[in-house]
Amino acid sequence: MGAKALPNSTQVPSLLPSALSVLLISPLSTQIANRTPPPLISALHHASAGSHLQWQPLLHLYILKSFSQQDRARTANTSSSIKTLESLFQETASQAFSCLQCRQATYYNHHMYNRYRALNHHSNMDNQLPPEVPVATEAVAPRPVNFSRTFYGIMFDAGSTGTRIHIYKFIQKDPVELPVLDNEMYHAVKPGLSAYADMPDVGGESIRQLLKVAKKTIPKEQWIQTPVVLKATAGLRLLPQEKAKALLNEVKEIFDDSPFFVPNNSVTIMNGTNEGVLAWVTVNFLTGHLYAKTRKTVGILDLGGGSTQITFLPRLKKTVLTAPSDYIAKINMFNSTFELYTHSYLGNGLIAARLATLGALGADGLDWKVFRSSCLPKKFREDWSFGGLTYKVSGIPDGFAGYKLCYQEILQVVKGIVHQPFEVKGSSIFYAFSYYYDRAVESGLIDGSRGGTVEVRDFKKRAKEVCNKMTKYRPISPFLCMDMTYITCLLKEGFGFKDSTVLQLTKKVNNVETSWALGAIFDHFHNLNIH
Ligand SMILES: O=c1[nH]cnc2c1ncn2[C@@H]1O[C@H](COP(=O)(O)OP(=O)(O)O)[C@@H](O)[C@H]1O
Repeated sequence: MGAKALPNSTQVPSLLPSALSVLLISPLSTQIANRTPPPLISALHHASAGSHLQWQPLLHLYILKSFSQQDRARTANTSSSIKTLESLFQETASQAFSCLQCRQATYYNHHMYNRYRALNHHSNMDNQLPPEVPVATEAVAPRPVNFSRTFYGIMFDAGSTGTRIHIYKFIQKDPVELPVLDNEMYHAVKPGLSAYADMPDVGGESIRQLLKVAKKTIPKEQWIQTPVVLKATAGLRLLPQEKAKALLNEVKEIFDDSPFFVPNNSVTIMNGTNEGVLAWVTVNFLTGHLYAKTRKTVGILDLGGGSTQITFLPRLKKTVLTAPSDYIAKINMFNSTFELYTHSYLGNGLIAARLATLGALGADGLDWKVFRSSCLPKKFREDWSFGGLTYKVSGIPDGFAGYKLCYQEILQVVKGIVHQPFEVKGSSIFYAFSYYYDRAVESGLIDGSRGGTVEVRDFKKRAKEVCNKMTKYRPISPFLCMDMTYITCLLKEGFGFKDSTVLQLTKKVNNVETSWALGAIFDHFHNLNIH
């Protein structure tokens, strides 16, 4: 747990000089637009053809730019050189694009903003470039001095193996600039809510505990306007509906009793598509790929306890055409739509896969049955709990253990279940986190404090080593062979990755957790319209 300022690179820069920013939101820009000669508009329109950018906001930026000292002369004769216009346009377009990115990628508190806007008619901070408002005056209202405000958002991740709180702090230094993500406070408790399926009031205690962290982190005067949201994933998806509902009701009551702002639908089970898409938003935001005008992004692989997600932006149409229709999701950002390949496999999280490998998923007779696997050390026998149930598990005492046998067992859990996207055999970079990261650390593949880059074949090599020397790795975890073999099998036989596919194993980027939670708070402040 800890909050630390992000390095500058994470903060979204203001790309417009401040004087220009005032103009940008002022009526003046509209008035200038109204006076702009039609040839200039058509030249800009022409130059923006084929671009995914809207030409009108670019026009505003262009106009503002062209009225600066440097460009005034060139604008005087608008019809003289389309070339000049085009190069100016390109320059402006790249600024505008980055600007759109910051505007979309940073978020602000609507209440405060609306209050501020009601008091200051000249200001428009909607996530769009200047409004088309007919105005008759050139007067620019003075901007308030010493404007700086801080606001927060609380996102609970109710996972199958634990509940986590993410407290995001945003700072807005200027009413005409967008807030930046300043830092995140993260804290986790175990087990997850689903372990309290039969005693929701006890489960609620973990939420109360985490809310105390929020109270300590967020200044008292901010509590009333800080939204608190909880999204549950596989653990609650796998529970009978009425048990899941009782847990959610308990959480909602606790939220209502808290001093924080409880929006509509603040306590829900998130669907798998949103889980994948929002994790993709988080990682691409934190790694700066959402500002790049190239639309180059990275894919994500998230391995939870109950479910696993894969999400990426396909480069080839064939990937979209050959995917089941519900594996394609659209998200609106930056005035354009991203069409993503995404799927969440419920029951294929690392811990649920252990149960499936052991043949214990949905089994009865848990009091007396012993579930055996050649992925476990021969002499291992233990009671093991997941999702509120306890299982007797063991190795095969008088049989064999090791990688080959284990791989065969695990193949049954993966084969024919996981879809292989057409493009995954290509060379895209994937960021892998949660249990991919944890197991890579435990098995010594990467350093726990820095993360690292591995190839799929590294997981395979290490899985073989762990499984063939189970006694050596037993103190770390008796399940390490099973988990490493599952990861190898999922990547290769499941998704169809090549041995040489590069995985960037990452827990945090600039001290912010790689999790869907940041994408979800963005979605809360500004509906990303995932469909
Ligand atoms: O925000 C996070 N930071 C660090 N690790 C996380 C975060 N969210 C989930 N994890 C990791 O994800 C794994 C389990 O995910 P979870 O319990 O949410 O499964 P689920 O998504 O299948 O419900 C664990 O390794 C847990 O530590």
